[in-house]
Amino acid sequence: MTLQSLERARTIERPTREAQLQRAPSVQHFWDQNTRLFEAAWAEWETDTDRASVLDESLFDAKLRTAVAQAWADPTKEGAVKNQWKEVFPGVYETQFFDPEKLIVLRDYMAAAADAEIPVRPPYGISLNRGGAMLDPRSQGYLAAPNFQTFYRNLMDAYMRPISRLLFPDVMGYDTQTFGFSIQWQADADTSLRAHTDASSVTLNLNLNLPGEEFSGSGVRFFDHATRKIEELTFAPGTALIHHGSVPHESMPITAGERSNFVLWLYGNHGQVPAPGSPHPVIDPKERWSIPNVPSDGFAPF
Ligand SMILES: O=C(O)CCC(=O)C(=O)O
Ligand SMILES: [Fe+2]
Repeated sequence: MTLQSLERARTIERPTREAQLQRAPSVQHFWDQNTRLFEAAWAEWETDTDRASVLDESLFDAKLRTAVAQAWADPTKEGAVKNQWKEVFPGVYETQFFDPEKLIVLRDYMAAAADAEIPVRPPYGISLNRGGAMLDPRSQGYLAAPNFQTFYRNLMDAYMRPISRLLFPDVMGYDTQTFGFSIQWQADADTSLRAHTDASSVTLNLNLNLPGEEFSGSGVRFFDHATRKIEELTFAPGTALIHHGSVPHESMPITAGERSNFVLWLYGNHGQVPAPGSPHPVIDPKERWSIPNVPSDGFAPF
């Protein structure tokens, strides 16, 4: 009798962290060989654990959700979505994105997924992060649970892309491809990330901390080329920051507690991003509130 996928995925021999960090060919091979097995395992895990429909739009802040739904129904109403974002640093906008009281549902789901013992690939590209996972299907070892994928796709297509186009009109056309990962900063594990830019057109950084789940340090410091201004921004539970990938930023050391975030990217086919300072095209709201009919190009920046 053949073992079920979940059982096989759980018992398969995994590459070491060292081999993963070195991007050893054997590691590429491991993920490539087992993509179908792990996808089947995630599907099995979700049915077994009755997690088929816990993640839905009720996780989003009610005001944002209502405004987004109205903009989809009538794109000329998109101003209400824009008004919910505040520019907190040149080119960096903030809003309450998730309902802090509902976040427990997503955190429980992510914790259960981490306990599923199905191999997932951590984001070792820029953040070398132990607690994190790749979220987009283009990434090897991604979190392939079907319910999570439906939630993620909706977050990217219904929320992130039109919001990005609204706040940063120059990204239009450089936003067909999605990418994402989760990160966890912990005082005694991965604590910080040196200054960098993201290879994205736009980055949406969503905080998943629960009310009362406090941490010290761990602000994100932003650098503005034009004014030479530097400022450290901090996350409250369920808040989001959105910015061009080209805005330099740095994760400051966490000194106590934990911080969990989703980091989501949009970019164009084959990683194209808008040229800095490129003119802002005038876009019909109807165009903004649409989903490009472009397949994934499979390219993953890391
Ligand atoms: O610490 C953060 O939330 C930012 C992380 C970040 O910039 C990245 O992963 O590219
Ligand atoms: Fe970044």
